[in-house]
Amino acid sequence: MTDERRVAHAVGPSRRVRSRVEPEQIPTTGAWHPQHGPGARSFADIGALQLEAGGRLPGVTLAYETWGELNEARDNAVLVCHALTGDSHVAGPAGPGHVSPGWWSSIVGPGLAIDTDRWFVVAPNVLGGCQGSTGPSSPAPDGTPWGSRFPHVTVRDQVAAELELTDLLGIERWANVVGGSMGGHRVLEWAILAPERVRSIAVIASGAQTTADQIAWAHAQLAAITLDPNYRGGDYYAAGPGQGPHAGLALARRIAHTTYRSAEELETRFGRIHQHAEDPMLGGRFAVQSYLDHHGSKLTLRFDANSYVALTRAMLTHDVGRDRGGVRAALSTITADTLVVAVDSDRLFLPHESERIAAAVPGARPVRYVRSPYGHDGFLIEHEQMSRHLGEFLRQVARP
Ligand SMILES: CC(=O)SCCNC(=O)CCNC(=O)[C@H](O)C(C)(C)COP(=O)(O)OP(=O)(O)OC[C@H]1O[C@@H](n2cnc3c(N)ncnc32)[C@H](O)[C@@H]1OP(=O)(O)O
Ligand SMILES: N[C@@H](CCO)C(=O)O
Repeated sequence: MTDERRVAHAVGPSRRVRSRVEPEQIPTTGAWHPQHGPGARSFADIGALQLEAGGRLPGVTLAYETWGELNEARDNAVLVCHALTGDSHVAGPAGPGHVSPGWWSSIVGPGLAIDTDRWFVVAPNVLGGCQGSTGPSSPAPDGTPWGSRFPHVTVRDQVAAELELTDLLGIERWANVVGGSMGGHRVLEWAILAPERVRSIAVIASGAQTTADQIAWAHAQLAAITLDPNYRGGDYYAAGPGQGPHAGLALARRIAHTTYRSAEELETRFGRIHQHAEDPMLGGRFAVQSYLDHHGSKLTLRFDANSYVALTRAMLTHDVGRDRGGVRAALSTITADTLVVAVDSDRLFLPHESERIAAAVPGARPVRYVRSPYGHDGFLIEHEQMSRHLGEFLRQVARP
């Protein structure tokens, strides 16, 4: 175990997996329980986490979903790491507990690129999130939400929590760890923190170290939320339903969403058209403004502002080179078979960041490109290209 791993290791006494879907099958020990069914959301209690930036987070829970079956050799497990506002619902349709289909439902499933007839797929909701895993809206030991008391968690802490989940599931080594954007941050940290637990990685539209440009965009988003008077320093839960910093969160999403798409796409799609009968000369909106307003308000229905802040801060401090002699030195320790994918029109995670990763990871394949007008969100939209890249890679990884 490396020093970093030891520092960020769970220290709590009680670790177990449980399922809200099949309560009669709740296991009483930390043993992997195979009866969770396709896509059922389960919960792992991993105890306390000692945090990289200091402090301790007690009673950590990770929500997760699984698809497929873990084989007898336990060598067919794939970990999918979601992006900033994603969650564990990667595959399958909308349904009870899920307002939308899985965010990669045309990539993960039976017969698809990440074939759940072949692979046992696990997707946790990230530490700091708001879809079942411990985050700022979870109860602190005094029974009230953490709110402003939620400590700074880093990408390494998030991976440390997922390592505990991995142990609980009885998975010695992931056949593949895959993720885009913020998910890609975790993929890289997985390969560096626990090389012995990862056979291959796919890092998609991501970076090894958050850039000044990304920090700048995130800064405006954080300000939008924290300057909303309803933010109340992060302690808005007691104000009651609907009283949180929704305006600030929606503004943050408008800013973020603009960076997730390309200028070319916005121009082609919206140009200068007005939103229906609205006339900008009379105070109305252009269609692109309405589009961003829509994405802003939609997020407020499904996401907690404090989680947005906590996860954004985790992204800001993402730097695989921290305390490891720099980015290149850190990447050079990766032993996993590595695929890096970039979206050619991504203006947030620039393709040269992907090239930098591939150049520094020993034996990494040449960067694969998604050719798309959509920008960063291309990794969520261009299913065919993503399927081709991931499918080919996984077929090679599967070869003995
Ligand atoms: C791994 C993860 O990141 S998981 C999280 C991914 N999911 C999200 O981020 C949810 C937010 N959604 C998105 O970011 C994107 O919709 C994606 C990436 C999922 C898909 O992109 P696209 O298919 O290109 O969808 P697009 O960006 O065009 O958005 C479509 C929505 O905009 C709405 N819209 C389009 N034009 C306008 C307009 N002029 N005014 C208002 N709304 C508009 C559509 O009605 C549609 O609404 P709906 O989603 O409520 O049905
Ligand atoms: N739409 C994605 C983009 C960030 O990678 C999200 O909200 O997580």
